[in-house]
Amino acid sequence: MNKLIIFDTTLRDGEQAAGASLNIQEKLEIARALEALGVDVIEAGFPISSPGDFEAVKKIASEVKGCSICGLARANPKDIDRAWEALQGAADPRIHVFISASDVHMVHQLKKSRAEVLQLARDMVAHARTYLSNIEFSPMDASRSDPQFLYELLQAVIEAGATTLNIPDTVGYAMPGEFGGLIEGIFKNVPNIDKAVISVHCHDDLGLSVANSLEAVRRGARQVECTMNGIGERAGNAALEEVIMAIRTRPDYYDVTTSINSELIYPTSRLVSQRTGFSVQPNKAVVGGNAFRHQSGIHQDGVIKMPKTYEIMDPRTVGVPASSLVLGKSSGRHAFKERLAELGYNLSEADFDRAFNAFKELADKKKEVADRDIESLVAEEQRTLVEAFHLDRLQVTCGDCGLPTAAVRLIDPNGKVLEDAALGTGPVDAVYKAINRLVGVPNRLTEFSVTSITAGIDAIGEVFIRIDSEGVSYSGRGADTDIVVSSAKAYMNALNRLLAVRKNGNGKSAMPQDHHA
Ligand SMILES: CC(=O)SCCNC(=O)CCNC(=O)[C@H](O)C(C)(C)COP(=O)(O)OP(=O)(O)OC[C@H]1O[C@@H](n2cnc3c(N)ncnc32)[C@H](O)[C@@H]1OP(=O)(O)O
Ligand SMILES: CC(C)C(=O)C(=O)O
Repeated sequence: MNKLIIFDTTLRDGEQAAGASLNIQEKLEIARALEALGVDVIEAGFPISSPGDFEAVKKIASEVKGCSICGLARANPKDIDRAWEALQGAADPRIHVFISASDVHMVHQLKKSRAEVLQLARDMVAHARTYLSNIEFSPMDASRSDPQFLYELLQAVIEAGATTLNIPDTVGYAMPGEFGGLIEGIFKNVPNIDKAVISVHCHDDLGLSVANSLEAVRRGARQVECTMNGIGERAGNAALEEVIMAIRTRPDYYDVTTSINSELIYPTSRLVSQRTGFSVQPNKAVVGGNAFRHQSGIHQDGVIKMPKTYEIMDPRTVGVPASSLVLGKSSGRHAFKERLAELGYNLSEADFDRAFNAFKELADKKKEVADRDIESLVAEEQRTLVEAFHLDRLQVTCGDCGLPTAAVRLIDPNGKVLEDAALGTGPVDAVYKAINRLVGVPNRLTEFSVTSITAGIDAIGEVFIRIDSEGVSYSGRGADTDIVVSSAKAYMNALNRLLAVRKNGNGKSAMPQDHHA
């Protein structure tokens, strides 16, 4: 069987999803999880795009050694030099050079002729080749490019030293048969194609990214670029979990193997969801909350008699926990640790103690603590670890016969206690105003939503917010059984992110950006 290389771009294209910005620590954490998952290549970022991206690629390159680490670069020497600088220390560095190949991009965006693009691509791959031999080249918007020009371009960059040729369906325009045909055409018409691996990078604008990627694999592609949960620019990229499980579930159809440890798919999906703040829709294939839940009687009857009647995958193969332990206020440390492990967490002693205390507090309020509750409380504990200002106490008065009032107590970065109170149009407004009086960072609330983590009146309410300050957007999350407290925590989380970004100069160039919880 043939090896299919899994190139994960969660940290580059995935992070391009509007609102999905990650800080360096979060990127490193995700990179480690991807390494454990068994991906072959991690595209860790686009080093020239910002100091934060540069530092993240550098950190991942020096700490994650179990797979190749890749940095993206436009076809210009500055980008390539910067990528190479960031990749110092990587066990197996890769530079990914891209330039558009479609007429619409060349004429309107690059304002270059085909001949100029061809020359630039050749020269820039040759430039990268002076540093390293693991070079990927992407003719951006390949699926809308003239195939004859594409063949010529690919032949030229192979001659210049490219070892992986990545064919992007940049705007998610291709149909599966058509995209497969393009891959087949490349194999037939690029004379030196045997010197490179053909890769694909598909977007999901028409919901076809996974279908297109899989069709390309059938036609000979041996690298797929994908992201966890399918996150990415616009409608996203091909979802890693779907590509992997399609290949695993249908070996009769796909004659390839991968190095992915599928049992880590679910925990990795949860991690990416928590860190990006993008929840996974319940009906999402493979990792959605309903992906293995059978609701109707006839299906339940079938599954009880023989799971295969309605289950094409065993949930355990993707790491979906199937525990018989019911956690509640009488559960002890062992049961909690066991469930954390089933959910894919490996916490330090100190983190475990914090999580256990939070669990016990929650169990006092809630009869049964569900897996989603645990994920939410662990995320909440981890969020507070990196904060500058900490929410210590909160008291609110509200209703329809008085003025909504909030009193808050914060602990500042030097451990000093700060207290103040404010009136508002409602309890959340009053809380935010009281916090503003203490933190003093002007901003505008642009998004606010509350989601119940589980069913029931005692459920944890998770608040997601977005604030805007000086043209930059920061998101925050907070979870508690009291939604006013969740709202305060979410606001503190967003403010702490804003302060951290300003302190570390971790923002992205001068572009309007999102920074996520
Ligand atoms: C399909 C993809 O996902 S591609 C990756 C997309 N990712 C990103 O854009 C990351 C975030 N981007 C950024 O931070 C910024 O856009 C930067 C730092 C990369 C560049 O910023 P700026 O230098 O201000 O340029 P800006 O983004 O406005 O315009 C892009 C420029 O790059 C050029 N360009 C775009 N792609 C390429 C390429 N592959 N090779 C060479 N030049 C390119 C454009 O023609 C334009 O050049 P111009 O200024 O001469 O018109
Ligand atoms: C850089 C390239 C591969 C890309 O992200 C795209 O074309 O979508």
